[in-house]
Amino acid sequence: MKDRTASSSTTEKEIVGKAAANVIEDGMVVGLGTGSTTAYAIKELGRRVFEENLEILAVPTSYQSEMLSIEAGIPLTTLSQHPVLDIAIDGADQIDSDLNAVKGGGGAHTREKVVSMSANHFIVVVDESKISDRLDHYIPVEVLSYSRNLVCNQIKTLGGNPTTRMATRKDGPVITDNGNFIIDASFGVIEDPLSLSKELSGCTGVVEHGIFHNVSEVYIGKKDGSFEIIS
Ligand SMILES: O=C[C@H](O)[C@H](O)[C@H](O)COP(=O)(O)O
Repeated sequence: MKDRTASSSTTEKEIVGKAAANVIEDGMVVGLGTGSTTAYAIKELGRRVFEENLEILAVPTSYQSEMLSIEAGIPLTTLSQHPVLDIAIDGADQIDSDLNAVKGGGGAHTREKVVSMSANHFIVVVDESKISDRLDHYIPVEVLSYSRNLVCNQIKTLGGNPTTRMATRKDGPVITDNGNFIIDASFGVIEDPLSLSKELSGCTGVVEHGIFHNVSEVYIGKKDGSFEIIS
């Protein structure tokens, strides 16, 4: 599993991934996020399915989480079959004290937003490095490839600095699981995440951006091996 953040945070990620997986009960339909932290939750859920006969169904948010879930032996379903989920578990790139989150460092935020908005409860699992008083992380914005320049201009009008995300092991841009481009937009310190969220949603050509306002609880993994829950 590729970890896009410091390897020193692996233990913290594992702690919260496992903790969130242990909240899941028999009969639940669960949304499974994307990234290195959620991967630990998926692995733990697979262990519980196998060793504890835990009976769940899961909706993955990306090809990555689908592949990991299949590998872990977790039965999958779709939002068409189960439009309302009990719980969604996912990571984040940054989260502030009001539980506004930035997601999409792995390009999966569009499906992650759909899945988490379909859930009655949304648990975010992070290590301490993701916590910040205010959001200043770049905002991933998934766009129709056709609209790339138009969206970049709209982001500039909003005071942002847009960069098209490029692939690392392929020439050219990253193509999302939905077949679109990603523009990473830096805004410095974001004074009003809700306003920016609305403005980005209003840009023509934007599919979805990575600011989330629907977090129920955050599990924060600590370096000393403990974790804290904030809600
Ligand atoms: O697109 C990716 C997702 O939003 C991830 O949940 C987010 O980037 C956090 O990933 P990680 O747990 O690997 O830091």
